Amino acid sequence: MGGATLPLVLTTLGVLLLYRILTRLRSNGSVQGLVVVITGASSGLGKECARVFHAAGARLVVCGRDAGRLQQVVQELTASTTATQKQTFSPSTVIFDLAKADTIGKAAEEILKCYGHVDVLINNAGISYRGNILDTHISVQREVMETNYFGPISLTQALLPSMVHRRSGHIVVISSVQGKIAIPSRSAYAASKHATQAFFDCLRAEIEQNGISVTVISPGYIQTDLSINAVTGDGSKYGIMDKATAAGQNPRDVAHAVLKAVCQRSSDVLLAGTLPSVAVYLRTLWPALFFKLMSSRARKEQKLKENLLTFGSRTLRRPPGQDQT
Ligand SMILES: NC(=O)C1=CN([C@@H]2O[C@H](COP(=O)(O)OP(=O)(O)OC[C@H]3O[C@@H](n4cnc5c(N)ncnc54)[C@H](OP(=O)(O)O)[C@@H]3O)[C@@H](O)[C@H]2O)C=CC1
Ligand SMILES: CCCCCCCCCCCCCCCC(=O)OCC(=O)COP(=O)(O)O
Repeated sequence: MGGATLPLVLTTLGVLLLYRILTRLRSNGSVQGLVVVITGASSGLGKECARVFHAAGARLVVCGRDAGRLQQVVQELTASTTATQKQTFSPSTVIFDLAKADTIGKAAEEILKCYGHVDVLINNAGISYRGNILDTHISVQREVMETNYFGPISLTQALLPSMVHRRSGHIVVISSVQGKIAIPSRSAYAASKHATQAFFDCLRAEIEQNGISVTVISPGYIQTDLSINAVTGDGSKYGIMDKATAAGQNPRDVAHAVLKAVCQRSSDVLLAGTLPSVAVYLRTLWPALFFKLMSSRARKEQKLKENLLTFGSRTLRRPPGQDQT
């Protein structure tokens, strides 16, 4: 038994290496001329995706809630010149709120009217949350779920029949490391991302036979306004740029990784540093240790919050009770 272990391990590693090489060699597609829909294109990662996919020659439909901000993105893109010789197209815009379920069907119709079909849907828009479950109103849990889960799945379901009809299409969703692990102070956000991962994993299995690919992308922290725009337990805006967010990945690098995942039709992509990646494996392989580490993290956060309330209230810009890191 002992003598067979080494050859077994080496063979497994060899097969894994071969698989990786073959995956890399797999024909690299292009998005030139493809109709690509991006939600949440008015800022952060969505805006960077718009820049990167536009430069790669995609015919964009950019979506968001704020017509003015989206128009700025369009102007910036049309004014930009690409270093490559690719033909570029002026983006279309569709304005709607993902948290308002009754507007999504109409938005999907508007999206389809732009070019008659969709090749790639990038479900990027989302909001985060900061708070303890004990202090969080249930309406906040619902609000985050509407934006991050029900909105994207409704849009996906509304656009799918046209993709199935053409036997062609690609659904992408920007989830998070927090779709794979749950950390304290993020119940609403982590739950919405776990639900997202599960829905799109089910969809991938069901829809492959119709010629449609599904890609779930799970980034770690990215330098965007996500923490500033996050909601707290009482529904107010968190309004703080967290250290972890400010020190996160460059959104442009993440957008290039999204383009690569689309071109390679990858199924599941984790875009995170060593610690979050280790945490993801630890959650599966040694859950008891992971849970202990998370409890300790929650206790530290609670202590920090109490200390801030006791000693630092004069330095706080926000009202006490809403500050968390
Ligand atoms: N930044 C990070 O550390 C990480 C982010 N992510 C994910 O990346 C995605 C993009 O977030 P990011 O760019 O970081 O954050 P931003 O806050 O910069 O951007 C969020 C985008 O989502 C849009 N949006 C928010 N709520 C709604 C809504 N109800 N209806 C329509 N659009 C809405 C916003 O549009 P509007 O102009 O209308 O507000 C905005 O364009 C999210 O899904 C997030 O979970 C994943 C991992 C890490
Ligand atoms: C025996 C060795 C143990 C080493 C494992 C230590 C586990 C450390 C925990 C690390 C937690 C990482 C959390 C990463 C969270 C993240 O990247 O989230 C991405 C986001 O979506 C950010 O959104 P947010 O609103 O939270 O800013």
